[in-house]
Amino acid sequence: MRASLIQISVNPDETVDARRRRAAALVREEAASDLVVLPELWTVGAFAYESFAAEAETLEGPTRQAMADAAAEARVWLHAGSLVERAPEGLYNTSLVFSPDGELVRTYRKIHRFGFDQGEAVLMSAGDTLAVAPCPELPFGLATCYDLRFPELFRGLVDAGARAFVVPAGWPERRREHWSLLARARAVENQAYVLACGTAGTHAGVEQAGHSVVVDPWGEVLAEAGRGEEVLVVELDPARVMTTRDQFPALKDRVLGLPLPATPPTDRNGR
Ligand SMILES: O=C(O)CCC(=O)C(=O)O
Repeated sequence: MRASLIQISVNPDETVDARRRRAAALVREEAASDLVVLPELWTVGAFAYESFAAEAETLEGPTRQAMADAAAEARVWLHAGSLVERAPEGLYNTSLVFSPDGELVRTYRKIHRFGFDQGEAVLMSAGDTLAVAPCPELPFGLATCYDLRFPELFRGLVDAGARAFVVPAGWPERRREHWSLLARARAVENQAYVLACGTAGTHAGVEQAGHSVVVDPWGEVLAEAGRGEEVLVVELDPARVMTTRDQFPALKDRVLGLPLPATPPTDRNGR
């Protein structure tokens, strides 16, 4: 199974329309792959908070249409990254997955919003539902950027049948070490492929890390991008997930529902 991660540049000198056309063309060029991935909020830019409302789309909007057409034309599974979804109750950071027929088969609203008391954390609503894309060769769980810091989400995806995780992101350069480390950690602890696709460029003054990475279920980095726009192409062996889980069955040793100690619990910030 071949996967292509499109680490597209998001810079203010390109309009959203132009980038949408360019992204669709880049997806079509990856017709030799089985799975194609785009990053988080590549339309507007993950840190372009002031444009979120103006660029928000419904799930019937131009990005959905362009991505459905590109998936169908290339005959690929397409994780089209995420867009700012306009829903009646507010905005969401929503990922879209298309089948090779161009059908929208899964959506995922980012659960952990980034920014603490500002930015996405106040402008967007939080999703509350896990999603696993029904790709027959390799069912993959959906997580977005900051979600990578929350291992319990990934365990939930494993329990829901994920054998890989696709993580679109707009990760900043200044925390690049965390990105690479967390991608490997999520792969090792869950014995699953991690396909983590970031953006290149600088928008809203935030330099992007790039460094999209594909990690196998043993934690080995199969391919890693640099900082610029790039397409990472990698061969995956879906059988490797189950052989890893059978040969080193650590997931079976999970102990769930441990009782809390009698000492006073810490608060949610670990204090
Ligand atoms: O967790 C981080 O350091 C970056 C997260 C982020 O940029 C995002 O979720 O948009």
